[in-house]
Amino acid sequence: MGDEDWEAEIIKPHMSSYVPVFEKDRYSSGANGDTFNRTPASSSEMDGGPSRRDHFMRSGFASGRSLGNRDAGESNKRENTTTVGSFGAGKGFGNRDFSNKFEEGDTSGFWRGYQDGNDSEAPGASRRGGRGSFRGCRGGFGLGSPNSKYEQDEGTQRTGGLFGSRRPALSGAGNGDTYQSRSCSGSGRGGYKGLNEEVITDSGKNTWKSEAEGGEGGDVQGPKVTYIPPPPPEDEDSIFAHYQTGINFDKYDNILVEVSGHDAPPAILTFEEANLCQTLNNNIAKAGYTKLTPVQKYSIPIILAGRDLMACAQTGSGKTAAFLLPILAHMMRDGITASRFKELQEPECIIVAPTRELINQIYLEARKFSFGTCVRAVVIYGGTQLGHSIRQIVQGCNILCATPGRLMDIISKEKIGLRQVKYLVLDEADRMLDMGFGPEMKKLISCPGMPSKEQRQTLMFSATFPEEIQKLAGEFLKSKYLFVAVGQVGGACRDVQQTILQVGQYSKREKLVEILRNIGDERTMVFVETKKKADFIATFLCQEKISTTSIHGDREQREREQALGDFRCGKCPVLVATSVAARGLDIENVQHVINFDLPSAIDEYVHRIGRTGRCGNTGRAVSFFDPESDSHLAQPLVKVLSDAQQDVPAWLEEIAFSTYVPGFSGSTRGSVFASVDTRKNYQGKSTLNAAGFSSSQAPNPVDDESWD
Ligand SMILES: Nc1ncnc2c1ncn2[C@@H]1O[C@H](COP(=O)(O)OP(=O)(O)OP(=O)(O)O)[C@@H](O)[C@H]1O
Repeated sequence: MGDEDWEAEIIKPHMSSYVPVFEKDRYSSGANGDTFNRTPASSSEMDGGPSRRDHFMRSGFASGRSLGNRDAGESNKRENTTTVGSFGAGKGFGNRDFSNKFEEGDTSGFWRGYQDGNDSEAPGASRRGGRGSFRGCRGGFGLGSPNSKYEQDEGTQRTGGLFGSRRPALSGAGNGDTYQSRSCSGSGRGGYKGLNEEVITDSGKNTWKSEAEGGEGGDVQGPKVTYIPPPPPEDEDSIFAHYQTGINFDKYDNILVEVSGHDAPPAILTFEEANLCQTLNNNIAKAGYTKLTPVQKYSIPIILAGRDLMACAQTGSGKTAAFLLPILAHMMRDGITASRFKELQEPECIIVAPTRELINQIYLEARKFSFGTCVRAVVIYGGTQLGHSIRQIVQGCNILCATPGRLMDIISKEKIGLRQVKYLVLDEADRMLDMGFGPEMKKLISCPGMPSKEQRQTLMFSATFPEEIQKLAGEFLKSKYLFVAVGQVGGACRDVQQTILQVGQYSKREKLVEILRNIGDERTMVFVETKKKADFIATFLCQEKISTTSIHGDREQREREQALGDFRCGKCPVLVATSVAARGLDIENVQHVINFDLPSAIDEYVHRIGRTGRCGNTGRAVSFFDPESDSHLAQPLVKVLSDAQQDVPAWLEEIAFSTYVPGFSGSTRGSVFASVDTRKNYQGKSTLNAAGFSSSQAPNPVDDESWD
């Protein structure tokens, strides 16, 4: 069967009418008490005792046997739920038929075709490349016209044209509830769309008129982007809703922290020491924060002291509050002009992040911590109606949370002035500075009105900071910036139990289904490499009666948000995602991450598995390693696993050894995991544990740099 036939199959709206019966007990038993954060001293476990991997095997996770209960599972308990927002309601596939066709597809080379991924969302060079098929014209949603003067903006806000367009006419009413994101072929999309959606460059030239956001140029044709995201919650309970810290939260204190740069202020140990205003303290308490995480202990005083900062700390360890709280404290202290309607708003703080969902999450955090103050946070991102963004801004804007493309659109429309910017925050900073977003960030800092780096405070946060990105960051930061490294820069969160399984390309789906059935309805993110494959696997899982939704860059923003909402609330316990969901997303109760495809770069792996095991909670990550395609990752994977004190399979070590690259020190795209600040010329450097005490066990950078 050729590709087109497969497309024809996939575009049919698929109904997941049944919820599968899961085998919860086989996987979840005994998991919670397990402490993943073990030191090498517990080598008895590694040497002779039951290894974590053994535990996985015993629990059925990694077993080679077939699905014993599969039939029973399918015939039992069928609940009539649909995966709204993903696969929608309507007609179903003829199940067996469909399944068989997928099998044929495998052998006919279709499956392999997915690997080539001209729709890849993988980072690095592989993100680039032409995009041709599967772009059709969009049906349009007809939400009605915006009722303000900004309607005019929408008249020229289009998707398509230069970049092609995203949706097939057969979307009809386009209610976002049908799973049709890869439908009829249409105009090709020539430009590069960055991994995380927001930036389009056309033949290497950057442009703000991204497809995702709707270019405003009169020459750009295509349907309007009319999506208006739902307003954020207003009630206090929802604003302050949070999940509990986990059993390993207190163990954060044992992580070594290294601060480098001149005259670093001392860490604080408690929120009280930060001396924040009463309203902020109230909000912190309402958010359920009683104790600082290490990155907060160090970053808050540094930011309060007005210093520039590059901070690197493990996934899920509270970096967002680490920058929001001191910025808000400064704003409260300095007094800001209360928000009021103005055509040109001049925010004091701009926060940028690589994905729409992440920036929205940061906005909700900013809104939470600024509750009851006169600070107004606004969020703008692509895939939504431009007029809506403008309407949000003109009502007042002190903190602007934005994705890069939409930010530049708004600046070019002179709705945002930069003269008052005192704080510029790059979350997921390594991503914001890499070749996808770096040029846009450079343009941002050279925009008219943007205070020079000497006049603003620039803050960068991430869990990974490759060396070459640290060097680029120098352009944005004052030369005397401080660098905080909590634990190993680029290291994986130790609360995530990592398992690597050797699975060939053609066995992956079977293995996935086996694992998901064992997992039961615990929340699981399944990462795949391409958007096409995300659709394919999500459809396949629904067809297997596993309630699944998906998120990737070819889905409408409305659909993306719906998918995330369905996953968050547990309606769809499985979310198939591309790397667009790899960074930053903080979703309660994600217990598992499955790398159906490994990413091409190890830092992406670290971010992906960091969607679980957050804030002291434990989580599990299983990765399918296909020696055919993933051998280049063996070496960095072995390093990440051993740094996080995880079991390293012997076969992986063998592959790493056989693909040994002299001089390798941690990454796959020429970058290296810096163990510390890569500046050569700073003087002050202290290594402390997160409780703020000097440690004689400073990690030796040489160890990391001489991994070979
Ligand atoms: N001091 C604290 N006490 C309790 N919970 C906290 C604290 N700090 C942060 N959290 C919570 O921990 C979770 C993870 O925080 P956050 O999303 O900021 O992590 P992160 O370090 O930015 O992760 P990532 O690297 O994945 O972006 C959030 O739910 C946040 O509300």
